[in-house]
Amino acid sequence: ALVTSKEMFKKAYEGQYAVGAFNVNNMEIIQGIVEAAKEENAPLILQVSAGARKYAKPAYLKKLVEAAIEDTGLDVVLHLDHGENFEICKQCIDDGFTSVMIDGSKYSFEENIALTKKVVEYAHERGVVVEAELGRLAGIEDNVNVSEKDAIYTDPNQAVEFVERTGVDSLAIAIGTSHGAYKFKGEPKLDFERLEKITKLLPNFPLVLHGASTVIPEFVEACNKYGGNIPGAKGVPEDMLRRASKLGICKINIDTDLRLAMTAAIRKYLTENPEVFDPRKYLGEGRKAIKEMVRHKIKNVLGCSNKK
Ligand SMILES: O=C(COP(=O)(O)O)N(O)CCCCO
Ligand code: NA
Ligand SMILES: [Zn+2]
Repeated sequence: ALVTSKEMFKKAYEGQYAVGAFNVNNMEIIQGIVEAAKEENAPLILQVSAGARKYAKPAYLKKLVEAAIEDTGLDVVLHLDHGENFEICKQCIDDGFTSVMIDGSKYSFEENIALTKKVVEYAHERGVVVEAELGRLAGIEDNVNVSEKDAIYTDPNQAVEFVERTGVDSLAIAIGTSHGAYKFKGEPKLDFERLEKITKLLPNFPLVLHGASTVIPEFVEACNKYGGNIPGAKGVPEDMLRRASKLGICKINIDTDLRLAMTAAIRKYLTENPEVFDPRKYLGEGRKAIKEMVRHKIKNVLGCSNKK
């Protein structure tokens, strides 16, 4: 069924694991993800960005997710990722989403609070939960582009005030991650002290980690080997994600690792099978790669196998 993340996050917090939030844009990506979650008996969040809604059109994505639930019997959260304003959050809530993110992180503290409160009011009246963001990620991906110098980590005391004044259900925090495949110039590093401080001030409050792809080296190498060009791509090491999910992080966002898995598999297949031109062949390879990658994440990184 379509569910909110309320129960999922409560269990994830107590069980010291995280739920995967995977970005979806087409049928094969959805199928690969839900097949993995089904086999792992795992809780699941499928998230749709504004870019995904433009690419696939809202109706297709909604019906594909409904089909996935019908086919697998899974409990799935349908979440709007990086909602930029009240309107798109309202649209998705009216369209049956069970969770929305209102990303006011580019505004002032007070403006972010005012905007988030407005979305929380509308969402809670309809049984929908809300994620907000405080602090700014660095990094470039789609239309989420904040240059390094403005990257401002989340202030723990502000986080308490923000949660109290908005009534938001979960909070995306900035502790060193960024969107996309080029997350770190030097050694990967997350501000775990800051994360611990936030959990001490906000016990049992679900936190969200954006920009959390590992940028799996095996896929980067395969992409580059079969005609790609993504040198120096680097992400969050798996042990840091495991450590974060043992703390207050209950939701870990993954988009780039899906993109890399699918792209590597399709590049490899097309290079090795030049005579093939049936899209089911290479899209099917992409789907398989996504399924295997998501299973690995669920089992070895998120720790949410058999936690459905
Ligand atoms: O936090 C993330 C994904 O992060 P990553 O790029 O590490 O997979 N997202 O919110 C998904 C994509 C953002 C803009 O489209
Ligand atoms: Na957790
Ligand atoms: Zn994000």
